[in-house]
This record gives sequence, C-alpha cells and structure tokens, in this order.
Amino acid sequence: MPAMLTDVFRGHPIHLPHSHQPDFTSLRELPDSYKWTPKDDLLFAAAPSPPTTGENIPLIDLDHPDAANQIGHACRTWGAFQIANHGVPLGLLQDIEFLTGSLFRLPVQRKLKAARSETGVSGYGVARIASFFNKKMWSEGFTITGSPLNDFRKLWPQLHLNYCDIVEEYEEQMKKLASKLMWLALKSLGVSEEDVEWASLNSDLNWAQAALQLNHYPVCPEPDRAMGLAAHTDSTLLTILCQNNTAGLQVFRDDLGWVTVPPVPGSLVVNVGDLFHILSNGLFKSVLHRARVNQTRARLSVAFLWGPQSDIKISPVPKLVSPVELPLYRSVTWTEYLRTKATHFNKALSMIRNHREE
Ligand SMILES: C=C1C[C@]23C[C@H]1CC[C@H]2[C@@]12CCC[C@@](C)(C(=O)O1)[C@H]2[C@@H]3C(=O)O
Ligand SMILES: O=C(O)CCC(=O)C(=O)O
Ligand SMILES: [Fe+2]
Repeated sequence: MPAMLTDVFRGHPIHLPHSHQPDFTSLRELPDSYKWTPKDDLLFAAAPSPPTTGENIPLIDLDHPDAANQIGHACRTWGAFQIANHGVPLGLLQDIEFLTGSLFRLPVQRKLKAARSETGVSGYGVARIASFFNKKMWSEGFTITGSPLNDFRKLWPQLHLNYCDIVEEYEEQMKKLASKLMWLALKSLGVSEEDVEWASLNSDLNWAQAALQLNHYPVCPEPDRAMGLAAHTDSTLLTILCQNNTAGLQVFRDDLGWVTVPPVPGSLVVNVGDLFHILSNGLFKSVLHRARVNQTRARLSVAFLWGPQSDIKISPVPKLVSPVELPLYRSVTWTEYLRTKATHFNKALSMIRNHREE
C-alpha cells in the first residue's frame, strides 16, 4: 500500500495559527495584518487587465466534437478553461455548495473541533501556503482527504452521514471527469493511454487520488487591500473548481496580468497543475491563480485537487521527449512534490528541473 495523501506532511509539521482566526463578520475595518501591498506579494497589483480587453479563459462544451483540441489549446495558452456539459448533475453541484455554506456558517468553536493538525492534511484552518506570506488571507478553508467521517461527526453530530454521502458522490464524479479531461488534453498532443506506462498498467483509475478543498471568502470591508487566497499554482495534475455565483478567481497571464474568471452557472473551472506541466514536458502551463474578495457578497469555492497515487513517478511522457526536446524535469512522486512545495513553495518546480548538460 503506497503512502496516502493523508500522511504526506507527517514528519513535516508546520505551524499555522488556525485558532487566531478572527470572527470575520464582526470586523468593520480591515486589520493591518490583512492589508497587502506589492511588498507582500510581487504580483499583488501586477497590471490588472483592463476590463475592455475581454480576453478570458475559454468556455468549452465537452460534447463538442473538437473538445480535445480546444482543451489542449487552453492548456497550452492559459493553463485553465471552463467546461459546460461536463455530465456532473447540477443537483450534486448544489449539494456540495450547500454543504460548504453550512460548514462555514457553523460557530468558530465548532469548526475548531475539526481543526487541521500541524502534521495533517485534513481539517479546518487557513490555507497551507499561509506560512509563506507576511500578511493574512481573508478566507477560511476545510481540506478533505480520505473519509471525512471523523471530522464531519464533530461538526454535525446529527447530519454527518448525509454530508459524507455528498462528498463521496462528488469525489466519484470528479474522479471520472478529471481522468476524461486529462486524456482529452493528452490526445491533443498525440499521446494516448498506451504511451503513459502507469496509466496503461492500471486503467481502472486506481492510480489516482485526490483532496477536496472547501474555501470561504467572507464579505470584506476593504477588498482592494485584502487577499482571499494568495497567488499560487496547484501541485496537482488537474484541479476542478466549482465556484458559487460570486466572482473572485483570477488567473495570471504574462501578457495580460490578472484576469478574472467570471462565474458561469452550472459550469466548472479546470486548471493545469504542476504535475501536468511536468508530464507534458512543459507544454501545458500550470497557471498562477489567486482569489480576491468583495465587499457585498461572500464567496464559496470547492477545489478537487487531483493527482497520482504516491508510488507513481511522474516524468515527461517519453513520446514528448527527443534529442531536441530534452526532458525538462526529473521524475517525482506526488508525495515528494508536495513536500518540496511545502518547504520551497514557488521554487518547487525549478528545483526538479533538469539542467542542460554542458
Ligand atoms: C493535495 C494538496 C494540494 C494542496 C496541498 C495538499 C492539500 C491542500 C491543497 C491546497 C488547497 C489550497 C491551495 C494550496 C496551494 C494549499 O495551500 O493547500 C493547495 C496545495 C497545493 O496544490 O500545493
Ligand atoms: O477559490 C478559488 O477560486 C481558488 C481556490 C484555489 O485556488 C484552491 O483551492 O487551490
Ligand atoms: Fe489553487
């Protein structure tokens, strides 16, 4: 049995002050510890795209005959896209949004009963990347890996079983969708299942695992100076995000700056993670993204963070490598990568990059 995601930070404790979460609803002014400037994040105010350019990540109809090429193109240019006709029942999206809302509406003392431990992955708290920034983020999160039963029992002594069913069903649907999207994207590069050894060895999807990240961005008194979730790339193959009808997610493009991804009811946002960037030998872009907050509406999002089982080594697909196109990265497991990221954050990718031999 390979090590599971649940154990990835065992032996790598980090101290995050979950218990100092403020009662966001009672704050009339933004405390200084929440005021971000370009000093706290180089790209904080980086060339926000003028709303007139209208350039945005594509919305792709999964039923379209050319979906594979459209997805491939989006992965190369943006590293992100939205999808319609994804086959996930609307009722299930509503259920997971309802669950997320009711979780964060619980009194903070109850949420803290399921606080994430210093060496754990699952539970309530601030985002793990918080340790890399001097300022605090205007959000709270809840991470699920493996069964949420124990945590959910503490949160909802009565209703936990219903909520567990929703999570299980949601993860099941997301798993199928994520794998479908990965193969469509790879197909656009001429890569099929037989070209990826670990996938062809167990095509039953048992090679994958995932975490679910529930995010809450409360209404904020000074949104322009606050940051919901700081700029980062995901350490995944792919991430599938379900956002409520409040905008906040932004993706970064070198030529455009920050571009807000508008919520499209019923659709899902997909983004390329670092491992897919590695697998595609740099062809797919693991997109830098962040979440901003606003003054009038609370925002919820649910991220399905998807990657391979911990014994699988990810390296550039051999078919995409040649004497001219050298492998840009050495092989790495998801566990190794998450630990590198937990220590070195945005330098993680460059740390596994191959350097040209002289
Ligand atoms: C499986 C994962 C992926 C993690 C770590 C671990 C569990 C929680 C994920 C997130 C979710 C929020 C953003 C992020 C950057 C964070 O702080 O925690 C993600 C991180 C990553 O993609 O690196
Ligand atoms: O809330 C969002 O839109 C972004 C969430 C995110 O990037 C994450 O959970 O990794
Ligand atoms: Fe993310």
